[in-house]
Amino acid sequence: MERDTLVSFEGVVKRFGNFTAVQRMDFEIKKGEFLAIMGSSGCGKTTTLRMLAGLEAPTEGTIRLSGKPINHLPTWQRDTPMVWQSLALFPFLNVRENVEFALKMRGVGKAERRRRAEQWLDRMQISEFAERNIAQLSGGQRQRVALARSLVVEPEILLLDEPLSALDAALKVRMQAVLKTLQRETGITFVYVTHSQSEAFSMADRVVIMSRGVIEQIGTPQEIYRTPRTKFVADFLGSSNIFSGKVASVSEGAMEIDAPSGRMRLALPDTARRSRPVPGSTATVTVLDTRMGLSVARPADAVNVVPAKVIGEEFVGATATLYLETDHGQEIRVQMGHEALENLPVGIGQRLYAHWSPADGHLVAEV
Ligand SMILES: Nc1ncnc2c1ncn2[C@@H]1O[C@H](COP(=O)(O)OP(=O)(O)OP(=O)(O)O)[C@@H](O)[C@H]1O
Repeated sequence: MERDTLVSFEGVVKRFGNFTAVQRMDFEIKKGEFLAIMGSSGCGKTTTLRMLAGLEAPTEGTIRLSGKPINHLPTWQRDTPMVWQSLALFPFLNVRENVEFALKMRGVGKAERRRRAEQWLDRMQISEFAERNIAQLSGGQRQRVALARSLVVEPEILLLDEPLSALDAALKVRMQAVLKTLQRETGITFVYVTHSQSEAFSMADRVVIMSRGVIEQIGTPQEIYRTPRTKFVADFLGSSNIFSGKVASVSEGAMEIDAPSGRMRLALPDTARRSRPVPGSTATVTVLDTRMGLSVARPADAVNVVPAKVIGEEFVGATATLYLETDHGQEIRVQMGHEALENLPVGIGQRLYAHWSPADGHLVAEV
């Protein structure tokens, strides 16, 4: 275990009857980091968080907090408060009383409770609602109360389960900024469960991508975005073109694969030089849609070129996304700025060549 590790999952498995919700998880959470756990519905995110909170016990393995096993430590003896989407604020207490609650439970005196609660109400910009009932607050205000209530005890770690999912889009973005700033300023470790890529990638220092109870990849948002470890991750993020097929031949700098869209000659990315794909195995190369080029004439190089025709376009702000399709039905997506589009005929049905530089192809480790 490294020195800056706060939490470690060691071979953790969680079964409900015959169903395995979490399969052998091994990972560490560093002190002071903002870690997001992301994945589609039912992949085991909440179960992982609940095990950390002490609301579920692992079936196998060990969870350690600051080096000590906490598998069987009851929730109330852990320093791991949790914030949910439903918030679980007490409706019979006003805002200040909600924030003071955990301090009261810990036997903090009245004056000190009040002082610390005021500090957090002020920090979360909800002082003016201190006397209000919870029912009289907006969704965003409740969210701030829930955060103040959890943070007032200055925990070492805060667990958040889809805390923003009930808010509207604009408020979500505002609260993301609030959360990120809070985390930086307090240095408290945040573990944040979400199915939203934009939330995970905009706030987290590292992201865990889960699928069916298994960790597919852990890394910084940039690492995951640029170098997805598995085809699942590339697919899930949706920002890469994926070329996958059986390897027909491998030479010094290139390989030929038989993809559903026909035989393709792809440059071997640098990362593949050491462990080359083997003929007969399946290989997958991903290329970010922002790194794809388009041209009317076939580029001189015979590698990384895919003829396709335009089937649609989409404009969002200064960016255009072009959708193309090969004769065999493989979809290709290219994102570019408006200037790059100016000299390119992109009417529906237009035939173009999609291409990319060898440095922009990424060979995924697992298919
Ligand atoms: N108490 C339980 N009993 C039986 N099965 C459960 C229980 N809790 C969770 N599961 C199952 O375990 C799997 C993982 O659930 P979990 O809530 O961790 O998923 P999730 O990734 O958080 O999904 P969502 O985004 O929908 O909340 C699901 O298939 C769920 O039905």
